[in-house]
Amino acid sequence: MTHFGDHQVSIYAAGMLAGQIPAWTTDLASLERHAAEVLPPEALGYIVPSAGGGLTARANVAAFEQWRIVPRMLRDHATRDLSTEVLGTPMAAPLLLGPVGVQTLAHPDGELATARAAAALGLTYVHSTQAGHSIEQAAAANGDGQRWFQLYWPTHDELCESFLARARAAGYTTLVLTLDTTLLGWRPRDLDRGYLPFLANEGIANYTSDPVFNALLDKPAEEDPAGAGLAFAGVFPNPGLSWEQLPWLRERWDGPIVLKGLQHVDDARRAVDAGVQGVVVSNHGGRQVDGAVASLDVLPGIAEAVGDELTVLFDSGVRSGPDVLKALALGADAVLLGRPYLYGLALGGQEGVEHVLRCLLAELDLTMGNAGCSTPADLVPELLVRSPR
Ligand SMILES: Cc1cc2nc3c(=O)[nH]c(=O)nc-3n(C[C@H](O)[C@H](O)[C@H](O)COP(=O)(O)O)c2cc1C
Ligand SMILES: O=C(O)C(=O)c1ccccc1
Repeated sequence: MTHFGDHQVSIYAAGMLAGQIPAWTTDLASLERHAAEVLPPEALGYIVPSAGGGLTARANVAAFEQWRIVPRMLRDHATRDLSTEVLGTPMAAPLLLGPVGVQTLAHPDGELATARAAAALGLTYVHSTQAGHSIEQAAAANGDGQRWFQLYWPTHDELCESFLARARAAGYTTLVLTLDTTLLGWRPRDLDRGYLPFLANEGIANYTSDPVFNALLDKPAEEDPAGAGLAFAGVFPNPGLSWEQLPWLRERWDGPIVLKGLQHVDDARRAVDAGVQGVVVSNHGGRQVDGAVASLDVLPGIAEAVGDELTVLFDSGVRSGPDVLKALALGADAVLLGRPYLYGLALGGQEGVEHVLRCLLAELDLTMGNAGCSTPADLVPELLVRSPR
C-alpha cells in the first residue's frame, strides 16, 4: 500500500522545517514554462506543440474543466490505497508513463531515466517504438519494474516480427498498438524549423539496434545517419493498415494487446470483435488531427459501450491529480501521462520525472481522500457533475 500523499507531504514538510524549498515547482500546470527555460529550441519545438493551430490540444485540457468534483463527507478515508492491476500488471497507482518517443531530446538519459523513475515508484513504463534508447537498454534500466511495449507497426513484416520478439525477450508484457499515427500529423512548428529528429538519427534506436533493419542499410547507421533516417522513413508511415490485418499481429503476440488512439464508439466495438484486451482513448495529445474531439469528451461513451469487455485506458490532457480522478470516474481503468513527465525529465532527469510523478500522485491521493474516496474503485460517475464551461 502506498500513501503518496503522506509521502510527499512528509518530504516537503521535512524540507520546509529545514528551511528548504523543493527544487522544482509543485504546480504541475506551470512545469511547461519551467522546462521551456532549459530545453533547446528543437527539443521544445518538437515536444510541446501539437498539430495545426493547437485547437485539440487546448480542448483536451479544457474538457477537464467542465467536470467538477462533488466531495463526500464522513467517509473514513484514513487508509487509502491507490494500487490496482491492469491486464495482469500490478501498479502502485492507476497511472502509466505513456509512450513518448525521442526522450533523449529532453535529457541525455532519455528513456533510461524514465524507465528507472517508473520502476522506483511502482508504475508501468511504456517504451515507444520511436525511443532514443533501445528496447533492451530501457528494459535493463527498468529492471524489476513493469513494462509494456508500444508498437508503430512497420510496413516491413520481418522488422515487425523482430520488434515483437525483442520486446517479449526483454520482459515487456503488454503490446500497445498505436493506430492514430500511420502518418505524422501536420505540425507547423516542426515544418517551419525544417527539423525532424529521425533524420538526425534521434529516436530510431530501436531500429538501428535491429538486425533486420540494419540489413536494409547500404552502410552502417553511424557512417551514414542520413541513410538510416531515410530507411526509417521507408518503413514507418503505414497508412494501409486496416482491421483485417489485426489477426496477423494477434497470432504473433501472446500477451495482452491494447489499441491506442481510439475516439469512436464503433471503433471500440470493433476492438472487442478483434480479440484485443484493451483500448487507450486518446488523440495523441492533439498532435495528429487538429480539430479532433477532446479525448475526455468521448471517454464516457466508449467506457459505457465496452467497459465490461475491455480494459479502458485514457490519455491526452491529464495535468493534475484531480484530472486523473475525473478520468477514472468517467470510466477509465487507468490513465497514461504524456508531456508533463517529459517536462520533469528536461528539468532533472530521473529525479525530475520522479518529482512530477510524486506530485501528481500526492495530489491524487489527497484529492481522493478529501472527496471521501479511498481506492480507485470509489471513483464513480456520481462523484462528478458537469458545469458550464
Ligand atoms: C514528444 C511526444 C512524442 C510522442 N511519441 C509517441 C510515440 O512514440 N508513440 C505513441 O504511441 N505516442 C506518442 N506520443 C503520444 C503520447 O503517448 C500521448 O498520447 C500524449 O502525449 C498524451 O497527451 P498529453 O501530452 O496531453 O498528456 C508522443 C507525445 C509527445 C508529446
Ligand atoms: O511525435 C509523435 O507524437 C509521435 O508519436 C511520433 C511518431 C512517429 C515518429 C516519431 C514520433
